[in-house]
Amino acid sequence: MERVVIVTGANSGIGLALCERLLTEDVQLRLCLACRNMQRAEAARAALLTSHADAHVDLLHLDVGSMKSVLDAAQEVKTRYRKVDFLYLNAGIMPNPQVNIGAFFKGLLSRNAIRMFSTAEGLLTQQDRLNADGLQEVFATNLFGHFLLIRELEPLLCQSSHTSRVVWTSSSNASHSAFSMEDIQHRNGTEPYSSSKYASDMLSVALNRQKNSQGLFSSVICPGLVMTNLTYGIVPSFFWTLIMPIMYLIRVFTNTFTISPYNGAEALFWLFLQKPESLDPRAKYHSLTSALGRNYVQPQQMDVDNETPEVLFAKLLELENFVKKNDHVGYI
Ligand SMILES: NC(=O)C1=CN([C@@H]2O[C@H](COP(=O)(O)OP(=O)(O)OC[C@H]3O[C@@H](n4cnc5c(N)ncnc54)[C@H](OP(=O)(O)O)[C@@H]3O)[C@@H](O)[C@H]2O)C=CC1
Ligand SMILES: CC(C)=CCC[C@@H](C)[C@H]1CC[C@H]2C3=C(CC[C@]12C)[C@@]1(C)CCC(=O)[C@@H](C)[C@@H]1CC3
Repeated sequence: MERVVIVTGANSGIGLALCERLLTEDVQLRLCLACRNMQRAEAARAALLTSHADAHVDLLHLDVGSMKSVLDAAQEVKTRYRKVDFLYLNAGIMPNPQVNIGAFFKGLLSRNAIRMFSTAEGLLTQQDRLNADGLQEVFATNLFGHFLLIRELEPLLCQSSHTSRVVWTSSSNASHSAFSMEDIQHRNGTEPYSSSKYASDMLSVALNRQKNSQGLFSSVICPGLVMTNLTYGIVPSFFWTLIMPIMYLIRVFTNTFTISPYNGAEALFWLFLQKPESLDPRAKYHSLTSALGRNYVQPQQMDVDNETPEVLFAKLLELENFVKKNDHVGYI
């Protein structure tokens, strides 16, 4: 039976590179590109079909930042497919990023320089805003929309007859200190991206605890630093081009500069090939590229305790109920 794979944010960057790699591995897949912009989705589909003419590539309209769109898309998935084998939760945003140049140069001269380059800890802030549902946009897009999607697709993901997988594209920028259980949407801080990625790490742990027995397995990856629309939003592309030789030099000290979307998708692709029972539910799987350009995957324990993931899960369920009850715009 053909495997059904859904990828959110599949029209560019790491998501699109993953799709290319999945089709190279198994052209029999039923691959569904879940995107908010159908013109970009069509272009991605056309590009994939150029190299894999016989592939089954479906398109699904999904804006993970809009709760109505998530509910509609989930309904559509349920009418199209009888099961979902892989759900890649890859769509993500980092709006209005600001680099703290002072902290960058200070970090450069410190013993933590390498860590700074792989996590950007203390370097980046963003300006978030409310979406049409009244939720913080970064939280809604990077985390909550994906949570709601999983919840709506549970009948297809949690089947005793077979195992299903969800895979989160998180980040090494996920940080415990940026997240507060009293402010899960990060309304009051300046690091909504770090906060949302840390929340996805915790949610994955909670999902494994609650759903493994029902055949659903969740994993988390970090693609490393990859040149995509997201990073071109942090500093312009000409700047990246200018410092590219330095980037390759930094790769000698940290293998987290994967740079190309193909390399960045390594851990996502690697997980596709693994048996879920062999994976560590508390590990983040990192895409890494050596100075000589060799790609590999390494697990790292996540900075997540035993109790907090369950608390977050309960809060997300509460918010889900609230959103569904108040399906008017701007009520939350
Ligand atoms: N690049 C990097 O260095 C790193 C990236 N990541 C993560 O990787 C993931 C992919 O990002 P990347 O490939 O780098 O960047 P891109 O901007 O190229 O890809 C992001 C994708 O998400 C889609 N997307 C954004 N918002 C929504 C939405 N509301 N609904 C549906 N789709 C949406 C974008 O669609 P559209 O084209 O319409 O904007 C795009 O297809 C993100 O989760 C990001 O946080 C993590 C660590 C490092
Ligand atoms: C101002 C100069 C000379 C250089 C600035 C370099 C930073 C822009 C750069 C250093 C580490 C990078 C980094 C990310 C963004 C760009 C940097 C801050 C990420 C935060 C991108 C998104 C992610 O999710 C992380 C894994 C990246 C970590 C490293």
